[in-house]
Amino acid sequence: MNPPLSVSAMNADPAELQKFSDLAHRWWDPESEFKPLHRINPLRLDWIDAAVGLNGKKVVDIGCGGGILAESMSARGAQVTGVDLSEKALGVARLHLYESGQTVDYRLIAAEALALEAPASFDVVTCMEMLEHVPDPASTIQACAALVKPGGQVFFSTLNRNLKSYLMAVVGAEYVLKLLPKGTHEYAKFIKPSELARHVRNAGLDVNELIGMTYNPLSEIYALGQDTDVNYLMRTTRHG
Ligand SMILES: C[S@@+](CC[C@H](N)C(=O)[O-])C[C@H]1O[C@@H](n2cnc3c(N)ncnc32)[C@H](O)[C@@H]1O
Repeated sequence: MNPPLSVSAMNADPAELQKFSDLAHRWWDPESEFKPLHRINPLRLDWIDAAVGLNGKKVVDIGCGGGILAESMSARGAQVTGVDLSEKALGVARLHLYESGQTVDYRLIAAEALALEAPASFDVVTCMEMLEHVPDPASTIQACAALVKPGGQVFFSTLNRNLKSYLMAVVGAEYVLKLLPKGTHEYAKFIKPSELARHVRNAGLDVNELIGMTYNPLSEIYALGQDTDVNYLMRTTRHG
């Protein structure tokens, strides 16, 4: 039998996983470092639900962390699997199910390994705020494409790479507003929509929709719209 792969041999950055593991106990505190994820969740959840109709769908959430999106999709009637490589985040996610009463199958497995184990077996794949934390996003995108059934939809969200996103997502969010801990984001790992679209097409997915997400620091309101300069989301479909 082959020995299990070490995290560094997988498409994963141990320092990134450690960052999320160190904070994991605060995942469900809506005023913690995870406040932005709590605040954006209703927006992305409604957007995904409107596109696929989550009720009754088999969904896998790649890089699910403490389960904010995964649980909310379960609450909309989806049968959800959540995948992450941070054991601590998954521990917190599993514990939170006792509080919420939702059902999510949380698994410590790389997206690429799950794609080999269960190809074309999900109606919907979500991979949100995760690609900017992995060494090889194209490999994760390939895995997401392999996991979804033909005709099924894959949703991504990540950070654009330009001066404005550097100023807003790194300087503004981490240093000025202190919404996120310093070092949460590495500018070089940000992904332009054109780059994500290229990876998506190379993986056999069609781009259906690209939308932006903005944050107004004065009103503290997040909104979906046309401005993709900083945060954005992409909806894609696997060729039928
Ligand atoms: C910013 S959090 C986003 C969590 C969740 N997707 C959300 O949007 O609410 C990034 C997550 O990606 C996970 N992650 C980082 N590298 C990963 C990898 N190679 N495989 C799986 N998960 C990974 C981290 O452990 C963390 O839980």
